[in-house]
Amino acid sequence: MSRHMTAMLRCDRAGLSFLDDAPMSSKVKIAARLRPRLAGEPPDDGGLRICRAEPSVNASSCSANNSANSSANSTSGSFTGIAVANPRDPTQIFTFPFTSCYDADATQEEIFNTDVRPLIDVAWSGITVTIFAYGVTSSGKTHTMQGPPDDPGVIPRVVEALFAKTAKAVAATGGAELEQAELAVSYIEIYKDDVYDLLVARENAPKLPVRENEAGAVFVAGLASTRISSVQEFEGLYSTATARRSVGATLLNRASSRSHAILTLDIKVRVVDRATGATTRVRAGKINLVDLAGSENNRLTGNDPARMAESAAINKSLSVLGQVVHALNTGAPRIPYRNAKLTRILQDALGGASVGLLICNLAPAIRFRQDTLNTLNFAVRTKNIENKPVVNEREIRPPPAPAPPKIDLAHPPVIPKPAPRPSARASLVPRPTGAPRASSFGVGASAAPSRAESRMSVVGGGGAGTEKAMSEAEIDARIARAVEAEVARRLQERERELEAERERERAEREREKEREREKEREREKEAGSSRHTKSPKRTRERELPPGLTPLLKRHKDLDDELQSRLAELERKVEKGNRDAGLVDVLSPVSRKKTGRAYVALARSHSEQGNLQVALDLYRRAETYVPDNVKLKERWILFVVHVFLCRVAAATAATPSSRPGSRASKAAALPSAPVRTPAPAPAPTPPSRSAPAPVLEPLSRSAAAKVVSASRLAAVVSAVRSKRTGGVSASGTGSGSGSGAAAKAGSTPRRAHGKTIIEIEWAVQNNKAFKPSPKRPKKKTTKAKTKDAGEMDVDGAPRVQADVGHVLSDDQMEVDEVETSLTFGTELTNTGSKRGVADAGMETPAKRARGKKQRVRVVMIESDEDEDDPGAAPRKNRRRVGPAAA
Ligand SMILES: Nc1ncnc2c1ncn2[C@@H]1O[C@H](COP(=O)(O)OP(=O)(O)OP(=O)(O)O)[C@@H](O)[C@H]1O
Repeated sequence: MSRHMTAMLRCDRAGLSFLDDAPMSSKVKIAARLRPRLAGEPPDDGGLRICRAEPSVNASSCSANNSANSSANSTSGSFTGIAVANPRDPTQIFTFPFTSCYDADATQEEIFNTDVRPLIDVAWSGITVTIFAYGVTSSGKTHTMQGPPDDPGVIPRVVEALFAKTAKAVAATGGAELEQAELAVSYIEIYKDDVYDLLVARENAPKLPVRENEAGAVFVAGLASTRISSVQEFEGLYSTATARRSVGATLLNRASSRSHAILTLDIKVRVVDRATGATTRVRAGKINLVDLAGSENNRLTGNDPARMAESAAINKSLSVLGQVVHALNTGAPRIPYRNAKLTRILQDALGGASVGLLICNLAPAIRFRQDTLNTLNFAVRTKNIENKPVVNEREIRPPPAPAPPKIDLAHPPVIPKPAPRPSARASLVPRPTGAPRASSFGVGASAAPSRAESRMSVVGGGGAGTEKAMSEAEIDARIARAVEAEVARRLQERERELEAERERERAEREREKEREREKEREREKEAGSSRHTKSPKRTRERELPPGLTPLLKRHKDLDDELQSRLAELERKVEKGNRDAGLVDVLSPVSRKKTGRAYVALARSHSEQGNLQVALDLYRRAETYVPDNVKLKERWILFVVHVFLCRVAAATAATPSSRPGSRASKAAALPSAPVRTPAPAPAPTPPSRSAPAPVLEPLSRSAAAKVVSASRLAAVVSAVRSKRTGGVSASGTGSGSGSGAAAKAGSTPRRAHGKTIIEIEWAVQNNKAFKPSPKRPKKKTTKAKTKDAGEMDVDGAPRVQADVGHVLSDDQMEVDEVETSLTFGTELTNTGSKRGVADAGMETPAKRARGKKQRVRVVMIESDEDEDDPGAAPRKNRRRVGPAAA
């Protein structure tokens, strides 16, 4: 017996006589309901009436002028229908034959018992049922579906009947099987073609998307389905949800629905074997109860713009509904379900797998006459739609018997062997051939095959054709083999993973043990050594926090030192950022002036021995004139100088160093011709821009880095010499004379590069520093001598008294020239250029003749301008230039 036939027989068992002949075909049933005249409406003109005729009576008595509709009379021989007079020609009567027609006196109960109640049995048997209320606005759709509290409509009655049926099924005695039902409800509203969940508060209810699952079933994604266990529980939910529905007042209806509402009742029936208590089958039926918004004639409704927009959406969706019905009737290749959410959601009820009932609500007033005719025409078309209902029933197989293990593993688990499928294995009753796709807008697509089933068919191998060629037993055996192989593979994989995991754990345990042993050894060593020594160092180590070995302690010290340096650097960077911000808002001229001011201040501090402050000030100056290469060099050299000074201080503070160690090399520095800081000046007044300078001695490790610092100086020197054509690098003289400290303090700027390289060599080789021979002294200008005696270009003080080595005039000249050419030109505003012009040296002849003089003049002017805040006014200095020349 085919599955289709089985399903059909089950339906028949439920007494579903409306189902057509095989295979499972059902047309949408139409019921027409005429509402009574409302207060305020004009008197009845008799143009709309229910027409009933005995089989012997010709239906033409009701529809003399409408042969087309008359011909569609009931096949039973009797006639029941609606007769409507043409509003333009009252003598013309149209008749619409429907099996169920209710006049204004019909009660809610009558309609429910006649047309709705039988459908409850259909849904109970696992079929989807859809009941629509359709009609013009104010025709009584909501009254029919919902009804007032004292005269409930279809929805409350259906729920009540379902609960009654559930209780009856449970209480039923006798028979081999028992039915247990679960009910769940979901409720949506389609407002302006957007779907909302009415069981969720509107402020929390997002627009819900309408989707289609892989089996082609349409559903509303994210829709809540709430289980209900009593009528009271449902009523509570329903009244709350109904209050959320969009309702507005129009001239035609004080409480006009502005949306389509669909309430879905999911009915899950478990068929239980009384003898064993096991569930043998599960059926999933559902009832969709649809209260459509009414079509509106906006000339009558008096809608405002907001209502008009709603009305347009309502009319559009109803129009699509009409198109869908028309397409189904004409057998169109494409049914426009997707043109509106309404039709998409109701797809199952319109030419789908659902059983349908359309209740046409009719308003008697003559102003609705044309709309009434439209409604009836729609109903006539709809009743020709043929659905192919599907019974959603799943058989529950008994648990499989345990099969002997077949996998040869160390601890093979028991692999369940799939039980052979019964000959009529209908885990889900499939659709008949050519049946339309099911849709579902409640809890999902129950008619669709599950993913698990799809997977199983893949595992079983072969397509539909292969399956046909194989017997059921072969298919089962094949599936069993495939499943076994898959299980074995997975078990082996798992075994390998477990082994790897165990291996990792073993290794980790070993490492842990080794660490423990190491700690133990260390503790023993410490304990042993502490017994034998009482040196202060050991005592200190013993005082260290527990777990901090001497090595770690040394690291910690270094860490602390690095931390403090980093903090200082960050502070400086931050300060630099603030300066950079200021730089942005200054004009180029102001920037240069500010840079000059900082250089002057730096030199002043340098003279006083406030090297740290001077260093900071040079940094700041560099912020304002970042492109000034000369200043950069000067700054770097100054850094080196400060560094060397600190090294000297550090080594002086720690005289006892291991011979040959880096520290001892650093300790040798004071004897090298490195400039020492000026004799510790008396407490210096704190600078406005920086704290009072403190020349902190470096730690030994830092002091040992002096070689690196010297390398840096050498690089600077090399760069400088390259830029200036090798004058400096091949410097004609460097510091000379006796007294390394004195030399360090007085070494002229141009000698830095070479001197530092020499110092580095001396330090690295642990040799005494022997400065290069001094170049013969040349004549120097008064101004130069004065300047040279006062200030070094890098801002270091020239301590002539301690020097023992005085820079020759020639050396100074060369260096000053370099300085002024670069520094003066860039850092000063336009002074240097003006100075040249003012000196009357702009002609080629003069330029050739007096290049050196001119340069010197410029140098004097710019150098003073830059570095000497107390320099003479520019006017006077210009006069000095030519005179010197
Ligand atoms: N059979 C009936 N008996 C008594 N009153 C009715 C009946 N049908 C409708 N009414 C009344 O008619 C009015 C309009 O009915 P209802 O709101 O149900 O119309 P509707 O078709 O839902 O309108 P809309 O599409 O604008 O929402 C209501 O006041 C309702 O109580």
